[in-house]
Amino acid sequence: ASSEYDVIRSRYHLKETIGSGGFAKVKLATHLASGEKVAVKIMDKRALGDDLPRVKTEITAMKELVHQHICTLYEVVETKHKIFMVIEYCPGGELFDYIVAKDRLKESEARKFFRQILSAVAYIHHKGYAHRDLKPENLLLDDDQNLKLIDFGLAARPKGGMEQHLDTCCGSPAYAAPELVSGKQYRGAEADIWSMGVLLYALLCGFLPFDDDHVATLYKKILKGEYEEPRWLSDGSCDLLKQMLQINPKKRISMEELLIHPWVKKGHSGTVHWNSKCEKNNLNTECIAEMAEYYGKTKDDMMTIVTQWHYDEITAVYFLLLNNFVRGCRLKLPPRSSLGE
Ligand SMILES: O=C(Nc1ccc2c(c1)CCNCC2)c1ccc(-c2cn[nH]c2)cc1OCc1ccccc1
Repeated sequence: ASSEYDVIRSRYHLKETIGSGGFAKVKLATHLASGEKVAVKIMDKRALGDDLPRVKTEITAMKELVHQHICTLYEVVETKHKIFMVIEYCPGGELFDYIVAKDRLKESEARKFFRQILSAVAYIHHKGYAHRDLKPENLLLDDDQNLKLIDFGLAARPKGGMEQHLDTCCGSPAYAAPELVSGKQYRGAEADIWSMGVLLYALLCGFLPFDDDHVATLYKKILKGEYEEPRWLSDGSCDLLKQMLQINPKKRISMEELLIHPWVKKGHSGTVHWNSKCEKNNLNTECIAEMAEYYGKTKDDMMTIVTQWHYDEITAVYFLLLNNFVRGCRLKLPPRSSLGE
């Protein structure tokens, strides 16, 4: 299988495996051209079986969803048996582990994270996607303690738009909305709002609002919608949770109302900015200039090449430069001769 790794090894120095989930393993790696750290998610198509469509869904979604609080897909390398996804490096690990380590978060820290989650989810809803598996395990921390949403394997982009109902029951039970667990038709955006309510509860309390070892009992608790309000929760937090954890999706708070909710705005200058700072349709000219010099092209030619978005080496270099630009640090590419073409 070593030949399967030839292309990825020609561009990245693969290091230790840091996580292996169901059908994928995640290795740390360094991008040879820039020295930047990345994560490489490696999947074997034979082992994937009928999970292969889920990977295709994730890749399609991640190509379209480019946002400061969504884990950036840099490059995809597909060989006979393997799929390699080169993804943004998130050394802070999962938000889940962060909450467990701190027991529970102070309201101000929970708000900081919740605003970032809202930003990412408002953006994907705007792009016509529902995530459908929102939970702390699917939110990673980068090296600036900012959240990055991952795992779009269950993301749905209903053909008829976000008003259309979805059928497949999926996601993690404890975060699933009542209409979803009762097998009814549901709207992706409304189900995502419920999951964010469960997420906010977990941030503020350090445990889940609905939990049980037996799934059937868990479902009953979700359908009843009753949960404990620990004494440390402020009135503002309780009110917001009540509006998000409404059993009836029609009565549940909407994304628009969430973005301007007093609890969400408290202590922050403005409402939540959910527009992408790194949309593919307005290229960062400084990154293009840097790449034009590196590849010996004119800026116009470089612009044309990048906007083909082949998710090959060129796309990776552009996004790696952009990620540093957004974080305010310059990424100088070494003269090409040092790489030896
Ligand atoms: O960069 C990622 N993870 C990651 C990188 C470095 C370190 C850690 C974690 C924590 C463990 N100590 C070493 C430091 C990383 C990036 C993207 C994705 C990813 C994006 N879509 N799908 C997967 C997954 C990633 O990881 C999974 C993980 C591994 C160990 C624990 C926690 C999380």
